[in-house]
Amino acid sequence: MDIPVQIAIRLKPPSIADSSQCIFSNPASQIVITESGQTFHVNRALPFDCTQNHLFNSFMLPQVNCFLDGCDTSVVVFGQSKSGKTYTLFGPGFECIHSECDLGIVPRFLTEVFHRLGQMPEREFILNITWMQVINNNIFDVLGGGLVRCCNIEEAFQYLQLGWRQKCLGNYHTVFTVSMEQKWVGTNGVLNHRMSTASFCDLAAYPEPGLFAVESIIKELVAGNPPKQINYDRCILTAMLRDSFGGRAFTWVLGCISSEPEDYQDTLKILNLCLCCRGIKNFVTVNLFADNNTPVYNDKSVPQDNAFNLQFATAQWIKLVSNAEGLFNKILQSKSLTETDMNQVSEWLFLKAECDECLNNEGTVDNKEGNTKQGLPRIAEDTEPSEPSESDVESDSEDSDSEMVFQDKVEKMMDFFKEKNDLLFAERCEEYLNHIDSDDITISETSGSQSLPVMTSQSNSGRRRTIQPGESISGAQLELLRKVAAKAISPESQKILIESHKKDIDPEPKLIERELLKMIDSPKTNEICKKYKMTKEKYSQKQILARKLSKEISSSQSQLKELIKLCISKQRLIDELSTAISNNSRNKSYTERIESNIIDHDAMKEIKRHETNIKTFKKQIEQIRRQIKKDEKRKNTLDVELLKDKLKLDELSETSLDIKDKKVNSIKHFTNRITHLDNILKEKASDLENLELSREKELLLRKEIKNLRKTRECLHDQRCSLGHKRKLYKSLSDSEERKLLECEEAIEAIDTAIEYKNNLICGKSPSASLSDSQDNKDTRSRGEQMCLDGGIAERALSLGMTTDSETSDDALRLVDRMRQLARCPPVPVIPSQNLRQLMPATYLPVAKVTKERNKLVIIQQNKKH
Ligand SMILES: Nc1ncnc2c1ncn2[C@@H]1O[C@H](COP(=O)(O)OP(=O)(O)OP(=O)(O)O)[C@@H](O)[C@H]1O
Repeated sequence: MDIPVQIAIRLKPPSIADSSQCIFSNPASQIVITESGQTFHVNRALPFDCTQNHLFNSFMLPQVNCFLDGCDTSVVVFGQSKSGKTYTLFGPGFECIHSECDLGIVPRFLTEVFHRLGQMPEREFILNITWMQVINNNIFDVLGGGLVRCCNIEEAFQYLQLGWRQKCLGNYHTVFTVSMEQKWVGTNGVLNHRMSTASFCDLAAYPEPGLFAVESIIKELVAGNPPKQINYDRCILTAMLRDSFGGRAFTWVLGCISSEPEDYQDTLKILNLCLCCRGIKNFVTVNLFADNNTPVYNDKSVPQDNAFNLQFATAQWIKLVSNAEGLFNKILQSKSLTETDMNQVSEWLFLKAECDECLNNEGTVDNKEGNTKQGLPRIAEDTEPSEPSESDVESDSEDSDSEMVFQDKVEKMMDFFKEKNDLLFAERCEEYLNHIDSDDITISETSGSQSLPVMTSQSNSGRRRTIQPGESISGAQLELLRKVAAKAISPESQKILIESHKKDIDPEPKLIERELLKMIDSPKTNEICKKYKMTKEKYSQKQILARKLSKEISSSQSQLKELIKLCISKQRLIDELSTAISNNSRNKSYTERIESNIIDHDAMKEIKRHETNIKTFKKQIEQIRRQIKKDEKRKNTLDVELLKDKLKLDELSETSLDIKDKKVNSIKHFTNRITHLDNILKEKASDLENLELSREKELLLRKEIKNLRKTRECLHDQRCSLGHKRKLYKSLSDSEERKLLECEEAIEAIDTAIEYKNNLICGKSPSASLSDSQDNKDTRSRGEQMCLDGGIAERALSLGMTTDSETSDDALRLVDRMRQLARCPPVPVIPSQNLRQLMPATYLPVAKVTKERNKLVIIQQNKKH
């Protein structure tokens, strides 16, 4: 199961009671606050008055549970010099003068483990401890015996006291390890066989090179590099911490910091490093032996209590003997022994071969009978592929039926193992998660899809055959995703979503548009770009500086080498000269001595000169060394900064890429919209052109209507005067009668023409008003024609209608008379000026056409015509 590295921060009590503090911790909200207001959220924020007991109880008890269940655990302590790292892990010391209350994490852990094992008498265990120090990338075994076995807490404390006395003092890394193998028969009658390791690492303060290596591994892991791709073997320390960072241990990183203002910068550095570890996830799993979960039979020949010890002893013995065999073979090949010794060794080897033969035969018999093999089953290594042994191959060919039965059994066992393991993990995780911050990981109760490890034959990382995570997302991860998703949608977007759900419409386009516009408008984008540019510039400058520094360091180192060589040669010269002088004084007679004294005097002078030279060289060496140290320190800090900058750059480029993508999408969207609008604009422009043309036509029509009206008025006047005359004298002359008829005909035709033109102006179909009949068309054209040429009697007659309210007799009479008149055509009666008015206007009047709502308003500006 993936469990993130947990972080605890402990403040060291100030050296002077009332001294000012620059860092504070709030255990209630698990926050560490700096004087500048910077806050660091951690899993445990421990105050400076936190006791050793409180510290242990606050986060180490679940570690003990994990360890007893067969999981690897780890505590890694970071901190500047004298910040209380050793005090936290071990306490002030193990002499009688120290109180038990001051005991640190390691002795408390051992006490708790032995106490718990005492409460579980069914468990057989072998517990070993190691105590190593890493000094200049070399391992120093503090206890001197490698793995040291402890059967009880008293023995463990004796070793703690011994180690405390023997450990080297200085800025070194210390790794204390407790490894335990357990075996017990569960209530269900199956064997539980587990192995777990707890490591406690007291890291040296800066600028220890190993610490930089650890830091770079942490950063690589946080950057997302899989543990497989990380080179843990870059130094001893990183190899030792393989399981703690990116491995299989349940890790707590403990930052010991000082709250004093002079340590502020170092403290910030440690805090940031610890916080960085929060991004690492370790794959914590129960380490099982191959025989775990095998049913235990009652009819065992060997008593249960002794069986385990015997198995272990046999396995160790076989190892020892085969080691000795290798050695003896080497000795025989070197032929450095006497003949009798050689014979003895040969005899030993012969006996060993005989024993092997016997043991192998026994094994074959055992296999055939289906008994469990004697000896401790080994834990399969990841790197070793599980190839079938020769005996397996033989038995394969012997009986395929039994193989089937065996495979069935194996499958059943695997299922059983998986089930048990999942159950155990679920229990432990719940227990753990209840104990640690409920805010960190929450497992959804309803999801029920917790991703529990499943067994596979391939392994990712770790020492033993490993258990891999399932492919599904765990409940906790789902919960987190849900939280993130809920946070990612802005309240406005949520509103849109709700509204669209109500209206049952697709909210996506609206949402996208809103989010895009917001994003493009937001100054965040520009800010990111600026930040990116600045960081990149800084990054390249720092790179140049780092290169320069490494060049300087290498040149200083070569200078140093030369100086050291010079010093050595000078020293040799001095030694030679001194031996020559002493030889002189010993071997020569008095007179010779006096003579040679003068020479010796010169030699002495020479020696003195060389000695002063050496002194200056040494001074120079010291200076160069100091310079190199300084440069190295600067380079290291630069390297760290570079790494940070690189991470920052990656982060920024990721966000800017994201924004760029979104911008490109939005630009596409807008270009589409622009082309659409462009098309609409073109359509409108052509419409406008048409409109202008029709306006010109309209103006012409209006002019014509005006002229027609004037003509009509004239005709109307003439008709009125003629009508009046007829009423007065009861009759009219023929020419007058014809004129009257013509007037009426012309008026009617003009009316039709005006209506027609009006309809044209209003955009109605002219046929609408004229009923679109051929007759009406003729009437219109005739009316127009008559207006132009003064009217033709026959055409006027063909209209067959009058507008006055005269009797039909009058009409008949009129028709007769018109027939007569038609034979002799009349003289035009419409004044020529009026005729001209009927013609289209030769100039265009200026008029303003505006549109108000759905009406066209025409205002004539130039009234001249
Ligand atoms: N929380 C604490 N309460 C009481 N004393 C403390 C506390 N923390 C540290 N000290 C004391 O401060 C001194 C320095 O502590 P310690 O040696 O543990 O620091 P360190 O970080 O391990 O130093 P170095 O890096 O040099 O090994 C010790 O005398 C220790 O007893």
